[in-house]
Amino acid sequence: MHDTNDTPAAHARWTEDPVLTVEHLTMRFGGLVAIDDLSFSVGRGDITALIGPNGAGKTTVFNCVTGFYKPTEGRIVLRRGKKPTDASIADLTKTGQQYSREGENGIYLLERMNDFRITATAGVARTFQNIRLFGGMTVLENLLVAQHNHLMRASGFSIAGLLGLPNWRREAKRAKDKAVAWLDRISLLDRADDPAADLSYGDQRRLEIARAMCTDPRLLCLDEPAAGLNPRESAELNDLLRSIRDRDGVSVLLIEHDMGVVMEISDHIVVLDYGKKIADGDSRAVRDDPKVIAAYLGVDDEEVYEVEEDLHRDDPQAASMKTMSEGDQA
Ligand SMILES: Nc1ncnc2c1ncn2[C@@H]1O[C@H](COP(=O)(O)OP(=O)(O)OP(=O)(O)O)[C@@H](O)[C@H]1O
Repeated sequence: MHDTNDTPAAHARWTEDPVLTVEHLTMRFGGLVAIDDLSFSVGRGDITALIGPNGAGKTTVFNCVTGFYKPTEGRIVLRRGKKPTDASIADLTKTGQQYSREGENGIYLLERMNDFRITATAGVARTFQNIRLFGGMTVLENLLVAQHNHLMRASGFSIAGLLGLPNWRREAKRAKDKAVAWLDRISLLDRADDPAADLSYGDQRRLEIARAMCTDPRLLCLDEPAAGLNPRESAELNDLLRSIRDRDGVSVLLIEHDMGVVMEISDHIVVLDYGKKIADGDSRAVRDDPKVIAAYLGVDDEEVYEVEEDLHRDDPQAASMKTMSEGDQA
């Protein structure tokens, strides 16, 4: 599980034990190069944030990782277990196959797989910028639907499931137990039978994450999970993401504009600008990187100010230097 030792060496999981490796990813839309030869890794058991100004290419990267887009060029490798070596990945690439599995270890070449297989076989779950729950279904049903594939497998894709054979009944109970356990974790057990659309915005966000977790992912990809949340809801989200990392051992890759959330929970931050990587490291390294500040200076003044405030929120020395320099200018 997660190592809380806050030293630079403890933050090297993305090089020592990556769960996801994006290599030389390029995505073109006609003449527009949205992603330009991008490489980065996501450490197993880390919370990794993908940040950058509007239009930097973050969602496009997500869409390539989760199979919504086929990249123009590049390789996207999900490694299950520590065993897959660079040589075994090179061998699989040559075969033209999508993945190879050996016990608990596996290599998945995501750029070759469709979105359904990326979720069901490779174990990559995702949420979207806009909430996509089934609003008319109950809160509980939303978590049961997420486990539909698993239940179908247990039914043998046949009438046997409908006849209530023991295997299917056991799996159905397991699915319900898992859904109830997640509702308990996100404090929505008492809302289990309410339509999902009746939940507050923050509760819907957490339900969406619980729904993704019900698919038993290795990697959870979250597109702006803190967007639109109030401070209390943001704090609840932070707790939930930390527990997914620490208790479930699931790696998290998130896109986020809220620098408070990013700096507080991320083990690793990758910064994009115009489809290229401009910084990659832990929160301290990234927030002190002049290239990152400059990239954010490309947006309007209001946003620059907010970013600077967030970047230095837990660094009184930097904050006082900033206040001093503002005083000098005045
Ligand atoms: N399907 C598409 N067709 C054409 N251009 C696209 C498509 N998807 C993204 N783009 C372009 O690619 C670039 C990167 O967009 P993307 O949405 O990935 O950025 P982003 O960093 O997620 O931005 P934001 O923070 O505003 O969500 C933009 O110039 C965008 O207009």
